[in-house]
Amino acid sequence: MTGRAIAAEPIVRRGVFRALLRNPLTAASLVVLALFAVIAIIQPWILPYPPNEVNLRLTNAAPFGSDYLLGGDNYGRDILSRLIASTRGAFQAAAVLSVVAVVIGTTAGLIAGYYGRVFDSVASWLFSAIMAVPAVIILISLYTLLGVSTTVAMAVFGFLVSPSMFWMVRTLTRNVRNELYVDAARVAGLPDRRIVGRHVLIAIRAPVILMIAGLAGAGIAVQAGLEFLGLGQAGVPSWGAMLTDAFGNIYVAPEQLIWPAVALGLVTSAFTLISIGVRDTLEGTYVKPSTRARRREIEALLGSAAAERTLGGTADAATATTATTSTSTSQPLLAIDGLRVAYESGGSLTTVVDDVSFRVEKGEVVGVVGESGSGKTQTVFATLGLLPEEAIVARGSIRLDGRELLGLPERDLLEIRGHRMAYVPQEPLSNLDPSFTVGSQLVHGIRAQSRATKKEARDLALAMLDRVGIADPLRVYRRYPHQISGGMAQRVLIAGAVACTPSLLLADEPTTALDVTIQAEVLDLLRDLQTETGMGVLIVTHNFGVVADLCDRVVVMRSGRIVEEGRVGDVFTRPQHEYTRMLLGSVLDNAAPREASARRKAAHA
Ligand SMILES: Nc1ncnc2c1ncn2[C@@H]1O[C@H](COP(=O)(O)OP(=O)(O)OP(=O)(O)O)[C@@H](O)[C@H]1O
Repeated sequence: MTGRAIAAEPIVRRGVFRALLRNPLTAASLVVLALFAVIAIIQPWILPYPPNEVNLRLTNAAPFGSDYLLGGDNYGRDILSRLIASTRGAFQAAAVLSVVAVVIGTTAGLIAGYYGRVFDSVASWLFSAIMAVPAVIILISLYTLLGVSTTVAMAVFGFLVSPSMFWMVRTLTRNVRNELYVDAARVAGLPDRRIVGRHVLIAIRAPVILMIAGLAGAGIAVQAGLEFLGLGQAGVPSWGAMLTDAFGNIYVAPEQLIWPAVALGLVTSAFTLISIGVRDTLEGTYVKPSTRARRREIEALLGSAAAERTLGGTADAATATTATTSTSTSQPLLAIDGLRVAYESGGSLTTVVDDVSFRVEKGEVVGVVGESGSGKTQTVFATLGLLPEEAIVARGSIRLDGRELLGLPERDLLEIRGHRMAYVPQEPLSNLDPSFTVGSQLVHGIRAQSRATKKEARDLALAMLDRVGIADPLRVYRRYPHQISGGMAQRVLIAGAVACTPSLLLADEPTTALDVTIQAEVLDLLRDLQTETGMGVLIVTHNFGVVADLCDRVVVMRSGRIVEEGRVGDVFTRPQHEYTRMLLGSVLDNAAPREASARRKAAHA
């Protein structure tokens, strides 16, 4: 089965509702909410007794032992009937509050965030003023002084809490407004109405939904709280008023507290869980299931060996299943055998790395080339043990100096990463933390990998900055990432990667984000460092020029599989696969493949 054969459907297209049903918690919450919503609608027809009807004979009657199924309250009214009759009021409160807050807050937030200018200033000022108003005190005054209905009170409360929605939507919209695809939509001539509806609103919908559900739950809780304080409408049953009655009766019939509390707890937590589920589904967030559930899932998809490997089972198991695929007699630095990485979505699998096997010998530079999405980065991340949690390492083995890496606990991987193998990423500036100086990040990395004191780590960091060709190491050491150029940032990352003399360096398109002249300098630097230290290098690139310049051997990947592998000279002069020929045909310059140096040959020996 290949990635092409198993086309996984995106979760959003399958529908949010189906995704919610797959998660037991959100499915249960949906059932609870649906049940209460149905009860709210049909309650006039299913009430066993009128909710305010008094039967003194059944005052404080015990549950399940009289005409009243859940017992009678201290006035002799049927608790079940009052519980059912309160449902409509609770849902009304939730709906009114969230609709008012969403309509006011979202509309104003979208306009202020998208257009800015005067509307933004005025709206920000107004919503700040509304925020300063003590909402609960206003509500209490409305009830006591004006005797308004719960619906009006909730509408006022919705208005008073709308600033929280306004600020969130405004901030999110301002961020999205600056995205390149929004600029592109403007350039394409789309009217603002369409841009806001199609691009902005879609991008910010997940947190908005989360807040709506939060508001709905808050509406129910606030209404119950006010009723609990005795501020509700007399004669209209509510869960809050039931709690007040039960509280006054706590020494006589404490069980009367249970029913309204359970109803309130169930509905408010169902709103919260569903909103989290919707957010996760819309954003494609991976919700980590328990290890046992994940094991069952993977076993169902692939069988038990993959579950062992993915969830950190014994490394021996992984080695045993794949040892037979190893053909090399000497111990290579890195040996990847039959690696298969897949992602599950909705019960189907997408294989992104399929049966990948290759070696990196000590002191050797191996390039992995291929089009975008061919699985290069996934192979590197599998080696580093940095695949996302949802990834399934379905089969295979990755050994560093003979030690199996797949299935190693994170503690052991931490000792290997940075120390035995290091990584140089593609986007230098996004891989440096903007909150810390270059120096403190280097020192932190060095100290995590060695027993160096702070001073030793500082000296080593400065020496490494000097070694990677930074003219004024101390100045760069003290700078923040935004104060240095992309090329300098890549040098800093290379300095950090090689500081602890790893035996294997994994570089994922280390020059792609840099301009052409800097690319050449960074490649020179990598070549020099490799020659000096004798480390093995696995370099991912789109560019056959980089391969010609730097590598001894090349692995060509397409759609998750290796289509060709060989010494650079051979692949350049006699490419076997049509796809390799096509890639070579797209190389603009005529860079000659590098001949292996005598030193490298010595290192192999
Ligand atoms: N978390 C994920 N869930 C599902 N699929 C993923 C995930 N991460 C990566 N993929 C898929 O794995 C495939 C291989 O991705 P990979 O990043 O390895 O490609 P690549 O060859 O490095 O491409 P590029 O050169 O563009 O970085 C892609 O089709 C990608 O969509």
